[in-house]
Amino acid sequence: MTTRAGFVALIGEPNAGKSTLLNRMVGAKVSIVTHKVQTTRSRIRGVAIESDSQLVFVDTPGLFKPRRRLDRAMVAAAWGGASDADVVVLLIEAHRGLTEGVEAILERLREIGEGRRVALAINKIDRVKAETLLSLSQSLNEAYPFEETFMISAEKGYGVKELRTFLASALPEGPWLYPEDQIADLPMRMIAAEMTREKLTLRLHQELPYQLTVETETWEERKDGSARIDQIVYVSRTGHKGIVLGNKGETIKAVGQAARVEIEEFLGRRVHLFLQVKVREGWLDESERYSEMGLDFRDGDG
Ligand SMILES: Nc1nc2c(ncn2[C@@H]2O[C@H](COP(=O)(O)OP(=O)(O)OP(=O)(O)O)[C@@H](O)[C@H]2O)c(=O)[nH]1
Repeated sequence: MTTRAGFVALIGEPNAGKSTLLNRMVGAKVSIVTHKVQTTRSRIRGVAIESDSQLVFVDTPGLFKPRRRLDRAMVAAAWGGASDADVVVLLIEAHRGLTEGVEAILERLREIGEGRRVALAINKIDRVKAETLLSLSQSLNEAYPFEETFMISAEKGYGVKELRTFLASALPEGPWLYPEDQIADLPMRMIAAEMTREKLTLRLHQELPYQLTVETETWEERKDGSARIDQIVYVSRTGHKGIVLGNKGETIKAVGQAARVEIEEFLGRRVHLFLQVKVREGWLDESERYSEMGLDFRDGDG
């Protein structure tokens, strides 16, 4: 049996539908992992198995929507994801067409596209007429020599199978990058913890720059299909505990709610999230532990 495996980067303007498409493609057989295999610059967001191919999707966070202080570094890292990839898929919104933002992406693609397989996916086709699609496809293909063009609706699932099949065949031959049993729930716990940490830093970044870690302590599947997740927020000093809790626990409550919503969205089911704040000195050693496990959550944080 010939197996194939490799990295796929989904790029596109904010709102193009990258997450929706990723979730669709990653589908049932897959889990999300965040190991740092072979690619030094990008995080892994999901692994999909399609016949004998293993598709490893690399994250391109904040590609064109830089959010934090280190904007440039983040954008560079995101492009790093694209240039580490074996196959790049540019996702365009059908109803918006060839925007300035897309032009800028195409320009960058011309620099990094060489030697890589680049496909075009025109998304949200449910929002436009067939004629519009054809002329858009034509002008995009004149602007860049895409190997293939797919007309899809990530939300409704149209054309997604064809895209997946193409990706599976476009990856280089080789052994799978992840043994199947490694794509287990441990990374899920890590991701859930990272989501909480992100909400915390978004809220507190002025006061507590990166001095906290979050760990998922327990993850319990409930009979009603929901999950109970208990996490601990570790801070390095007693004084920080109060900041994380906020006045009457307001801050931690808001963070917990925001994180829960995101985790639910990610898992596609209900979640009961419980957060506790504890003081633990030497948190840096802990984040080293993450790196040891092949996780690097500090990307873009400086
Ligand atoms: N009508 C329609 N809407 C879609 C389709 N795919 C995605 N959307 C919607 O487009 C919006 C953006 O989708 P996301 O998947 O969050 O886009 P993204 O590219 O990950 O966005 P960023 O995280 O901002 O980079 C959401 O409201 C989706 O529901 C589609 O095929 N048709």
